Amino acid sequence: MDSEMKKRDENQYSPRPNGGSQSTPLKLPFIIGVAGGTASGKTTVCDMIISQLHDQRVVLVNQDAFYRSLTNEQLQKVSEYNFDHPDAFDTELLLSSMQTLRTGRAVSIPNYDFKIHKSVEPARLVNPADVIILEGILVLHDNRVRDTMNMKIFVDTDSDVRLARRIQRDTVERGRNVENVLDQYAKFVKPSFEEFILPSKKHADVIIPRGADNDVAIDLIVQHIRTKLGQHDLCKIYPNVFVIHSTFQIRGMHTLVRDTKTTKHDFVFYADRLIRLVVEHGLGHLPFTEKQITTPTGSVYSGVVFCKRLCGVSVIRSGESMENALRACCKGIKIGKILIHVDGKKGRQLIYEKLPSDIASRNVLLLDPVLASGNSAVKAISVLLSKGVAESNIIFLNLIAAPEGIHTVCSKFPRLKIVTSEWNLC
Ligand SMILES: Nc1ncnc2c1ncn2[C@@H]1O[C@H](COP(=O)(O)OP(=O)(O)O)[C@@H](O)[C@H]1O
Ligand SMILES: Nc1ccn([C@@H]2O[C@H](COP(=O)(O)O)[C@@H](O)[C@H]2O)c(=O)n1
Ligand SMILES: [Mg+2]
Repeated sequence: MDSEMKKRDENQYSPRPNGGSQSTPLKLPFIIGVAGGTASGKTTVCDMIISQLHDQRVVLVNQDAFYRSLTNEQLQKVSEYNFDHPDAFDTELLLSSMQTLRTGRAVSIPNYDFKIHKSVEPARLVNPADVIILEGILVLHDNRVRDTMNMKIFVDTDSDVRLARRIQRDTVERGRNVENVLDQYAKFVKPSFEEFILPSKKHADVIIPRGADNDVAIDLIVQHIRTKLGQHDLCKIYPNVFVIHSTFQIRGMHTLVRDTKTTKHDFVFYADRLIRLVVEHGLGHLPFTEKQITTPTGSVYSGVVFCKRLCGVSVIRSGESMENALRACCKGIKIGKILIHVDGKKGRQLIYEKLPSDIASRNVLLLDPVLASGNSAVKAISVLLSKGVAESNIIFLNLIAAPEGIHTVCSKFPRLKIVTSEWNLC
């Protein structure tokens, strides 16, 4: 294998089915480079990609953060400094920071202030993520930086539009006046664009004409990233696994629930909110019968009737935390209990069960907030089956499911449904 091929091979993105920890990442993040002239819309395009990938861990790294701070001497003659030349950036620091993130570790990156042309405290802590977007005018210029990327994008916006936006932005946000902006543009920005930035366009895999106005290109990019991430692999392998649609609210709640610093009160509050969502989602998978009714205005509404042969079963004790949400959604629902003990030698042992006597004829919502190895779940499901419940009548509701647990349960009980709010335990 020649060295160029080897380099590319090492950079191949490899999806990791089993999650991973900070110190031992099992999959490399998907790294996207977004280049383009000043004010072409790079940051705006990145924000759009990030917001469409709201259910993924995505971080944005700006090349601007790696601008070298000006010395006092340089500051005296700032109008003679070329911020659009590759030497204006500390590319070594950028490369080492990207390498740290690539290996699944958090990194502190400088916080650059465009008004004073220096890095300021505090630095920004960037956490590892599944997708890392590196954005900046020259991110496609240096081959070492390019080689870290799995996807290279160039935002191609008309130069008059860019100049107009730059005047607007720099006067409002970066403390400049129109005269400064025009001088700098003519002296450095335009010539460096032609010498360094425009030639880097040939390295791009995707060119986005009109930047953020190009919704179609952004949708296609997001789809490609999702495909590469194999985001719903488990849902594809096991069609009976349903992960509720993630939103920033849901990720925010998971962040609070997982944070060691969260107070007990907040933990209970946010866990309850998540449980309620999972329960509501799970109820949507119950069978229903169609029904037409007449509304007060006399029109006919074609609706459905809830399934009545229903019960909950909680796996003691953690499953009991889901009972209130189930009771709040299903008036008067019967809830049975199963207690399983983990015995080192004998494995999972059934210690106690109290189930409705007619459970065999009911649809069962099995409650346990965490699906980890799947062994307790397998035992609980086996108890239900031994009572005559049909496998396809069981919906297993949980908040967090480890891929390992999903594999264990779904391979043994392929007709059962799992509804969860996240399938990841790290
Ligand atoms: N499609 C667009 N339509 C209107 N204004 C835009 C558009 N894209 C970006 N802008 C504005 O132009 C300025 C520069 O955009 P930005 O995304 O910061 O560009 P870059 O990161 O490439 O310098 C910002 O003020 C932004 O709000
Ligand atoms: N102190 C600085 C540093 C950089 N610039 C200009 O910023 C541009 C890059 O940022 P974009 O968001 O526009 O990509 C670049 O063209 C530099 O001229 C500056 O003016 N002052
Ligand atoms: Mg920008």
